[in-house]
Amino acid sequence: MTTSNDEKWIDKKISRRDMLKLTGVGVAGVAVGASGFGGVMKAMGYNIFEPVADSTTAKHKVDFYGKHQTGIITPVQTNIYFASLDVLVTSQKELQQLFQQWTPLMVRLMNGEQMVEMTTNTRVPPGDTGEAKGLDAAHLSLTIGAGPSLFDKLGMQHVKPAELKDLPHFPKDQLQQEWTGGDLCIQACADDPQVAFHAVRNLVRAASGKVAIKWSQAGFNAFPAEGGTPRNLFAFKDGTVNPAITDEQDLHKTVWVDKGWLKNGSYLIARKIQMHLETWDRTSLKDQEATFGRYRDSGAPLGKENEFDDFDIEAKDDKGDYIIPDTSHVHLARKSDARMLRRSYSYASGVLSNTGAHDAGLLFISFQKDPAQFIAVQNSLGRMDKMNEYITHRGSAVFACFPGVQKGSYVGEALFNAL
Ligand SMILES: C=CC1=C(C)c2cc3[nH]c(cc4nc(cc5[nH]c(cc1n2)c(C)c5CCC(=O)O)C(CCC(=O)O)=C4C)c(C)c3C=C
Ligand SMILES: [Fe+2]
Repeated sequence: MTTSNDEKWIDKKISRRDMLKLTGVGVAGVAVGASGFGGVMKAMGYNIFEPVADSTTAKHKVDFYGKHQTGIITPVQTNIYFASLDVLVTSQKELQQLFQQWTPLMVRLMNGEQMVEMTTNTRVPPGDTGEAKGLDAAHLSLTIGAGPSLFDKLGMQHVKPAELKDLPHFPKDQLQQEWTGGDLCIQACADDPQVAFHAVRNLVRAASGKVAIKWSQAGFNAFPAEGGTPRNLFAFKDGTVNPAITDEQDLHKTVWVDKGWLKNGSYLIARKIQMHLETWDRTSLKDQEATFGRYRDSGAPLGKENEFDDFDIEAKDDKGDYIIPDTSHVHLARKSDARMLRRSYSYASGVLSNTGAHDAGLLFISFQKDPAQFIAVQNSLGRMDKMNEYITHRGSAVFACFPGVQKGSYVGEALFNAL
């Protein structure tokens, strides 16, 4: 916390010119990371919300502005840093100011720029934590979502979408509070783990005193050299059956909300799922393939040749047995008839001290126009999914991800217009 004495010290030690340089106001009008500087800026009469343009020259850049937020139909990057946040602000106005403060910072981060202009003043903390200096934009995408608890905390129940509710308890769930829920989320995905981490770290730092991290998870995906679907830690291709990110009609049916202030947004569901690698590694290849209903090597459905071959879950062999076993993951997932866009990442977070097992698994992330789609699939997997022998659901959260941002607007504006 910055005390009023600190602020006097800052006023004395930093000239107006230094402050402009430090905060980047002269260039981009952004707020700063160090606690208290935003307040000092406001006291000096600077508007902290001024639009920043998408860079036209940055390397490996995803554009910030658009109809939808980035990180949903953005081609999947190699890394994620996902943070679930508690809000510490107590009024809707402060929340709105937080989003206004974050918006130009998000554009700068996605441009591969520093949060603020570099300063030569060594008496103050640098405005950017610095670990992304010299790295390019690395296809950074940033997705902000609001959890059900946000609306209750800030008296916004009247604009809380009816679909935005904590997920029901599912059989076999072993959720831990430390990995569950959150008022807000920041999903940062990039082709460089440090770029993703840097983005979350600096957005949270800029919001010091306004948000606190409740839980976070880093994750990774590795793409084959010749391109194609990445494999999960059970070595199966994961993400084969998904809506095409170019099929607007299907995305409108499956992913994008089409009503109210959340129109063109989507619901994000995050599940932290531990995968019991030691048990899996003792399982025969035949049983592994029966677990998914697909071949490990090619990713093809059982009985078919190629990964993207279509299949009929009702098809039976000569003996009258299902070709895709009725306890297999894909049989049950497809049986539900509900669809979603899956955008998951593997994680490996060391070793569990009580068992010595890998603390590894899948940060399952899906986007859908209604959380009911996820619920239908999870209910269909239920107690029957053969994969249950090898996994445990440890964390869960649901967030309404805002529509995209137009230049001159800010993340979440539609929500505040609805209040
Ligand atoms: C409730 C939704 C789902 C959860 C939770 C889930 C967990 C989970 N899945 C895998 C690995 C694979 N899943 C695959 C397919 C698949 N999974 C879901 C849903 C959930 N998965 C769906 C809707 C589908 C597509 C079904 C279809 O129509 O074919 C596959 C097969 C390849 C693919 O299509 O991606 C794999 C492999 C793991 C490891 C996991 C939890 C740890
Ligand atoms: Fe799955």
